[in-house]
Parts: sequence; structure tokens; C-alpha cells
Amino acid sequence: MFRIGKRYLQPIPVILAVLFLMVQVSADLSLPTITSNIINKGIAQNDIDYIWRMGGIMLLIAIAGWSGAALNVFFAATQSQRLGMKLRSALFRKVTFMDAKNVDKFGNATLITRTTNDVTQIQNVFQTVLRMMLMSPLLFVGASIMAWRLDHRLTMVFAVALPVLALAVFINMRISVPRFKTMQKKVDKINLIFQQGLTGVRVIRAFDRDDYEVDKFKEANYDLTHTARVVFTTVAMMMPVMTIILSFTNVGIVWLGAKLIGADLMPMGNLVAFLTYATQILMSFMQLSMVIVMVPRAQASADRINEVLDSADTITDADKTVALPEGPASLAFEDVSYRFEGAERPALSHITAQATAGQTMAIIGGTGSGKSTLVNLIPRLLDATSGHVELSGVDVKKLSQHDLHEAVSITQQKATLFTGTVRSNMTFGMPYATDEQIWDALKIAQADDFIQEQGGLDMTVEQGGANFSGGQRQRLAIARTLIKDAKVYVFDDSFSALDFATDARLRAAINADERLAPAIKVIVAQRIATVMNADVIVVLDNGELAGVGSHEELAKTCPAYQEIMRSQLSEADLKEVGMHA
Ligand SMILES: Nc1ncnc2c1ncn2[C@@H]1O[C@H](COP(=O)(O)OP(=O)(O)OP(=O)(O)O)[C@@H](O)[C@H]1O
Repeated sequence: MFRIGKRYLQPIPVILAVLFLMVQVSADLSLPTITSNIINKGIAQNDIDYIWRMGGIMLLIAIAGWSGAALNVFFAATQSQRLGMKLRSALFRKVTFMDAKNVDKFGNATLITRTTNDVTQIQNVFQTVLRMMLMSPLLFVGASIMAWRLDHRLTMVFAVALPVLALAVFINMRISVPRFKTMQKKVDKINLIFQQGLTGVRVIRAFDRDDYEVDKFKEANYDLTHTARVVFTTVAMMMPVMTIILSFTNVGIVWLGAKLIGADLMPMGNLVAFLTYATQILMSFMQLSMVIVMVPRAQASADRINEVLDSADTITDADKTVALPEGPASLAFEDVSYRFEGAERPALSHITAQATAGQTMAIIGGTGSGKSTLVNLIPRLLDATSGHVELSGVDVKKLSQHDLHEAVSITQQKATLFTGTVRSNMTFGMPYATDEQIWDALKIAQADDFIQEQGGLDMTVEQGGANFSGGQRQRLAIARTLIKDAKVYVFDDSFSALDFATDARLRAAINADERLAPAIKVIVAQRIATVMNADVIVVLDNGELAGVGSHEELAKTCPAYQEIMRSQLSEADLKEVGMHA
């Protein structure tokens, strides 16, 4: 937490907050003594002038104290809000640039909680530190000195009151601190269930699992509420306990004070001032204990935030990057293997394949055979565990990620659209694209018709593209990929949501386009019809390379490819290439 404070708080406003707080505390501490002087000197000796003078001074001190408090609150609040803002931005930036491996490691739910709830905890604790946590010890020490100076015999009462209060505070902290710490994890769990429930709402409905999900949420919600109830009840119990202790302390002070006044050992005004100091001492002690309870909880939040901010990205630019060579591109997978962290076996083993400028490379294989993993190695969404991927003869790890992402344009398996308009989505990778360029891309992606019909480029895109069908979303994502002037276009199973005719028209349009002609097209697909015209077909089987070659070559030599053909083509089609079902 100290690190976060050091990084995001501004020294001058913080110093001002502390100074104004000291003004307030000085005022709070001096007022009871002036009151006692008014009683002892003004009232007892019937000195009206003195009463007026002291009254005036009291008013000025009260105004100074009030101003100090207001300005302290102002600086404490603005600093803590600023800290929250900076911290949220830093987290969002970190997560946005985080590599896929790290995002998977943390999980979405906890990243959301850390950016919202955890930041709020820290924000609150800094506001409290800049006010209560500094004020309480100052007031405690100051009021103790003032009380001692007023009459040290009366301070004996604290010898009983403070240990009793300390015991109550200790019990309170023993109960609440560990529970405060677990509360964040429980909030994480609620977020996770809620998020899964929202994203999977259709599946839940279709499988009639609504009640099960609601019960799961109810259980997690109850668990959090129960913990929170115990914690906050325990904390709230401190108030009546405090009132009882304070009342008994006051009774003790009045009893002892009355004896001293009776014996003419102490003037009346001292007792009145002493009672105020006693309240300040006990209240500040209790306030300090209450705000100290917040620290472990905020520290837990700070640890969770620092864990995200400190997480080292595995995919980074090399110290010395190499510029991408000009001219026609080439793409090569050289003995590439990849193993997901914690996975028993590699998702890809020793894959080698090449394509040159203008060629189409298709990757086919059963589900889970490693197709997405392989293409994700091209723009370094993942980094090969061994072997390397080369673009124009340069290992992609040696290129700057900026250059690489300029050169490689990818459509992911799951089409992601952002809230906004069709235009804002289309210009996502190319901010200065003209309407003409957008329409060209939409035309190639077979998306121009429905966009024209439904409202043009200014048509609203709802969250996640919810106002489009799956196939329409895919086509918009493909158009977004095509707008960029890239050297390699990657389509990760992007044609699977399209019907056969649209799939064929789209591929034909890509092949016919002059601008796209020199680029390498990498197409991941499950359908033979989508891949059979490709120049190079890579067949994957359980992460292994089952074959590389043209359709004709593979149809003759590759059993895995023949198997896929048998499962998808008609008897007549198979006969054409000399095979039978
Ligand atoms: N984030 C991950 N962590 C661990 N294992 C993963 C992860 N993503 C994929 N895998 C595993 O890696 C293997 C290859 O997955 P990949 O997504 O590349 O297959 P795919 O051929 O694209 O499949 P599909 O056609 O179903 O999309 C699978 O066995 C999968 O279980």
C-alpha cells in the first residue's frame, strides 16, 4: 500500500492535508482549556470582560478549526479520488496490454473486481489515513498531555478505562480482521458466478439450469453477506461498548473531581475541561482502532492490485528489434511446438510449413488439433515454446510488436465487435480508413448488403454485436480484418458460421481483389470445401503435423486428410480424386 501511495499521491496536497489537520487538532485541544479558564477566572471572579475576550478568542479558534477540518477533508478527498482514478487507469492499461497467457492465469472476474472493488478499498483507506488515521493519534497524544497538565491526579481514571477499551478493541480486531481479508475473495466468487451467468444465459436457459445457477449465486451471496454481517456487527458493537466505557470513565472523573473540588484542591473549570479531554482520549483511541481494522483489508486489496501491475508479460519486444523487410512477404513455421502452461502434452509438436507472397495457406484438422494455437503464433498472441515462426525471413520474436501487428491482420475464431457504430468498428485497426475503403472491405466480406439495408455505416453496434446474427458478426469481423493493408491475413475458423455459398463467394472475392493479391492468406477451417483450393494445406492431428501439400497431393498421400474427405465429400466427389467412401 505504501508503494501505491508513494506512486500516486502528490506530496504538496498531502502535506497541506496534514498541516490543515494539525490546525484542526490544535483548535480541538485548546478549546477545553479556554473553557476551563472562562469558568475559573471569568465566571468565578465575575470578570465579564475576560469572558467576552475569551469568548471572542474561542470563536476565532473554532473558525480556524472548522476551516482546517474543511480544507483537510478537501485535500484528503481529492487526493484519494485522484489515486483511485490513476490506479484504475494503470490497471486497465496493464490488462489491455497483458498477454493472453496472463489474462487466462488471472481470469476475467478477478481482474474486474481488482479494478473496481479493490481500488475502492484503497481509495477509502487513503482518505481515512489522510484524516482519521493521522487525527486520532495526534488527538490522543495531545489530549493526554493537556489532561495531564490540567490535573494528573484525575488521569488515574484512565489506568482502568484504557486497558478495558484496549481489550474490547483487541477482541473486535481478532474477530473482524481475518474476515475482512476473506471478503474480497468472496466478492470475486460472486463476480465470477454473475459473469458466467450473464455470458452463458442462453445455455443456462436451454439446459433448464436457471434454478441451479440461481441457487449457486444465492449460496455465494449468502456466504458474503454472512461474513459481512459478522464483521460489521462486530465493528458496530464497538459503539455501545465505547459509550459504556466512556460513561463509566466520566462517572469516575466526576466522582474523583468532586472530591478534589470539595477539598479545594482543583478549580471547577478544570473538571469540565478534563471531561472533554477524556472523551477526546477515548474516542480517538477507538477511532484509531476502527481505522486500523481497515488497513489489513486494504493491504489485501493492494497486494491483489500489485500482483496484476507487477505481472511480467512473457511476450515482449526484443531489446534490439529488426525491421520487417520490404517487398513480397513469406511465412514459415519452422519446427514449431507449443505447450500451454500446466498442460500434460503439447498442443503443437514440431510443425513445419511455408507459404510465399500471394499464396493461401489453409489449416485443417479436427477440434482441438491445434489450429488456433498455430495461427495465434503468427501475431505473437502466443509465443512458440520451441522452434520459430518467420515472417519475410525474420523470426517474429525479433520484430517489434507494433510492426508485426501492422503486418498481420487477424480475425479471431470468436468474432468480437465493440459498442459503437459499424464505422467505428471498421476503422478499429485503421483509424483513417475512408468510407470507400470500408465499403470495399464490406463488399469482399459479403457484408455490404445487410449493412446497406439495416442503416449504413452509422448503424449502431450493441455490446458484443448483439444486434447482429452470428454469421453477420463474422462477416463484419472479416471486413475489419480486410480493411488493413497487411502482408498476412489470418482467418481463424471465420468462415464456419457462413453458409457454403457465402463462404465460396467470400473466398472468391478475396482471391479476386488486387490489393489483397500480394498478401498471404491463412485460413483455418474444418470444411474440405473451404480449404481445397488453397496453395498449401496443413493437416493437423492432435497437435502433430499429419501432412502438408496441395489438395491433390494430400488426397493421395495423407490418411488424416483422406479421413476428413471421406467424412465430408459425396461418393461422386471422392471418385473424382480416385478415392472411395
Ligand atoms: N488456454 C488454454 N490452456 C490450456 N490448454 C488449451 C488452451 N487453449 C487450448 N488448449 C488446448 O490446446 C489444444 C489445441 O487447441 P486449439 O484451440 O488450438 O484447437 P483447434 O484445432 O483450434 O480447435 P477448434 O477447431 O475446436 O477451435 C486443445 O487440446 C485445447 O484443449
